[in-house]
Order: sequence, then structure tokens, then C-alpha cells
Amino acid sequence: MWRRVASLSPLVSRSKSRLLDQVQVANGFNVWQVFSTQVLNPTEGGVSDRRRTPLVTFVLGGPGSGKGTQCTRIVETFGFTHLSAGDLLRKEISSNSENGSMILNTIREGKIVPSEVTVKLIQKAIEASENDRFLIDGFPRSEENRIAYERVIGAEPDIVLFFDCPVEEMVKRVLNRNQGRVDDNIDTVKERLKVFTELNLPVIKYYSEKGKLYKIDATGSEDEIFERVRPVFAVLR
Ligand SMILES: Nc1ncnc2c1ncn2[C@@H]1O[C@H](COP(=O)(O)OP(=O)(O)O)[C@@H](O)[C@H]1O
Ligand SMILES: Nc1ccn([C@H]2C[C@H](O)[C@@H](COP(=O)(O)OP(=O)(O)O)O2)c(=O)n1
Ligand SMILES: [Mg+2]
Repeated sequence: MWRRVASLSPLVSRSKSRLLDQVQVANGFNVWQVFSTQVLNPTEGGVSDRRRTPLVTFVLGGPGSGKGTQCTRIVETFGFTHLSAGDLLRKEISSNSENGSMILNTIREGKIVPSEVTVKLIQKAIEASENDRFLIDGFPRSEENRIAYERVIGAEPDIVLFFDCPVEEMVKRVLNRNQGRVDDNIDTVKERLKVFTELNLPVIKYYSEKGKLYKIDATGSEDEIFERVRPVFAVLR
């Protein structure tokens, strides 16, 4: 069975940068108060046994924490289908759908698109796939996202990965990303970090308390990080 480890390790070490101060805090809750859960010894009844319904992993972390990069590695090694909420939304923009301009404006401002839009896109993508293993990347980004998913899909995720990365490193990675994204600029990044702290950290805390969260140190090389991710999925083979 899933086992929770009692040790409550802070998500990130304290740092005193100005940017960090700007993005910290929301409603009396802040990044330092979230704790991780480690799962030891998954055996009978664990995620490896649930093969009839799709196996869903939510992949969370701030902008630039390396979610997409590590998802690619997980897909290559463990055969998941990668559904990036951001990519699905960007596809909607480029396909000139009726929601396209609303989505574009929301992303440009660093805010979160209404849950019904995003959940529908995820649902469609799951239904269109023959796979039974999904990485849902960048979702849920808020409690509203999480609740809408549970309502529409009627299930909870099996695993939640959280890529834990210092703010300075996330900012550096985003500003160097070079993919021509409208939201990869310093002003929007500040807003996205604020939104992450205020709306996404409560989701991370929720899954931590449910015993589903794997906190991954997202510093170091891509290879080093993947070696921290690998054991989470190795038990599923
Ligand atoms: N471990 C790493 N060290 C340095 N740069 C990285 C690392 N992992 C990813 N990157 C780079 O950082 C940027 C953001 O990574 P990405 O996977 O897109 O993050 P996210 O999906 O969390 O926003 C990309 O340009 C990526 O190539
Ligand atoms: N669940 C989601 C996921 C993304 N979005 C929007 C808002 C986000 O800032 C952008 C970009 O998301 P994306 O996951 O691609 O961004 P990062 O990989 O974290 O840099 O999309 C959303 O509104 N709701
Ligand atoms: Mg991404």
C-alpha cells in the first residue's frame, strides 16, 4: 500500500531575493508550508494494479521548472502519452477556435484559462488516445481546475509529480526558452509565478495531504533530475 512518510521537508530552501519576496505568499499560505509525501514500497492495491482505468499522473511545478522536459523523458522510458495543458490551449489558439482570442489574452496576462475550456480539451485528448497511461502536464493549476477535472472525468490522479525549483532558476530557464511564446517575458513570468504561488500551491498541498505527491528536486542536469523521477515509474513496469 501507499505509505506516507512522516518527515515534513520544506519544499524549497529559503532564499532572500527580491523576486522571491514578490512571488511569495498568498492568503496566509506560502510555499514554505507545503510538505512532500514519499511513497515507499508500492505493492498490492497500489498504482501498479489499477490497469483497467487509465493511469493518470499530474505533472506540476512553476513555469520553467522542467515539467515538459521531464515528461518527454518519461514518455520515452515508460510509454506514457504526454498531454500538456499549455500545448492544448496553444493549439486552440492556432486553430482559430471560438475561444482562441480569450485563451491568447489569458495566457498573455499570465492568468489561468477557465477550467471548463481546459478540462474539455484534456477529456477530448484522453478519449482520442488508445493509451492507458497519461501525463497531464501543467494541470491542475488551481483548485477550480482540480475540482472541474474530478467532476468531468470522475476520477482522481494516481500520481502527482511536483518539480520543485528555485524561483531564480525558473526565471532564468523561461527567459532562455526561446520558443517564441507570448508569455515568456519578465512581466508575464512574474505574474505566472504569483499565480503559481497563490493558486497552484494549494493544489500541491492538497495532493500532499492525500499521500499522492512526489516532490522532485528540479535542480541539476536533465539527466540528474530524470534519475530522481525514474523510481516513481519503475515500479509500474
Ligand atoms: N535541468 C535543466 N537545466 C537547465 N535547463 C533546463 C533543465 N530542464 C529544462 N531546461 C530548459 O528550461 C526551459 C524550461 O523547461 P520546460 O521543460 O519547458 O519547463 P516547464 O514545462 O516546466 O515550463 C527549456 O528551455 C528547457 O530546455
Ligand atoms: N491548466 C492550465 C495550464 C495552462 N494554462 C495557461 C496559463 C499558463 O501560464 C499557460 C502556459 O502553460 P504551460 O503549462 O505551457 O506553461 P509552463 O510549461 O509552465 O511554462 O497556459 C491554463 O490557463 N491552465
Ligand atoms: Mg511546459
